[in-house]
Amino acid sequence: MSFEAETADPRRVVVLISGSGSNLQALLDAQEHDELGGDIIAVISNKADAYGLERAREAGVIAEVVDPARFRHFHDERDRDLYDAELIRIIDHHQPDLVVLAGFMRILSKAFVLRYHGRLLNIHPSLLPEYRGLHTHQRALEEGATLHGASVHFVTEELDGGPIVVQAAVPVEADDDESTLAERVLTREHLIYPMTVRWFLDGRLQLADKGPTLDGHPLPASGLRLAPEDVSDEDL
Ligand SMILES: Nc1nc2c(c(=O)[nH]1)N[C@@H](CN(C=O)c1ccc(C(=O)N[C@@H](CCC(=O)O)C(=O)O)cc1)CN2
Ligand SMILES: NCC(=O)N[C@@H]1O[C@H](COP(=O)([O-])[O-])[C@@H](O)[C@H]1O
Repeated sequence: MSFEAETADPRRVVVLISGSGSNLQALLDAQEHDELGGDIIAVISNKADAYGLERAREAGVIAEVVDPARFRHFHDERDRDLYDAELIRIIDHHQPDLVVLAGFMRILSKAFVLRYHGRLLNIHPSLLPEYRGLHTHQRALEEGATLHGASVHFVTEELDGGPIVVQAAVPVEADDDESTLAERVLTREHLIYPMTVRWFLDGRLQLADKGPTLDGHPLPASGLRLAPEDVSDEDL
């Protein structure tokens, strides 16, 4: 590693959460083992009771809440824009190189996604473009899906429609319920998200005009696909 690389300031990450924060924990654990490629500077939640805030505090990371109730007037889109403007103000205070959505359950405004274009990632619990939106495991079970999984993508205004970077597939077992399927998907999320964040912070992953590139090579439209056999439960 060059002198500059060794002395360069670590890349800065802000993570947005709404709930448990298990993906945040996977990122914190990667950082702890010097495997993230940067530092999580702050964790911001729209929910004051998000357990992920406790995970952040335990790790000595700034934990902040931006409560939507402060911006609830009478016009949904205006409220959303006002909320996102405050979110931007707080995020920018931390001067992030990357903003990571980790179980963040709010649809972001056009202004927000444009401001962080190309440095805003999300992990979604389905093999996009299947099952965009909410309740993905329930929908997969109801439709008799035999393959399910998770996707990491750059975030754009189109909900869960941004360019896909990597996907991890898991089999749907005959006796699965929403909980068992969610757990199987989550274990893969905890592997692919730190890996993808590291690629970005190392400068290997970029969002070019024509889509994501890894080491300068364009990725397939559905991203890099990790099949079930690529990551078995025994590996976890
Ligand atoms: N503009 C974008 N915003 C967000 C994206 C995106 O791709 N573009 N990804 C989502 C993450 N997400 C699924 O991965 C998701 C989050 C929230 C919702 C949603 O319907 N939220 C409702 C509120 C739901 C609730 O409070 O329980 C809403 O915001 O009205 C769908 C998908 C993050 N944002
Ligand atoms: N639309 C966003 C979404 O559904 N995200 C999903 O929330 C779950 C809990 O995440 P967490 O344990 O990291 O809080 C995860 O499965 C994540 O993919």
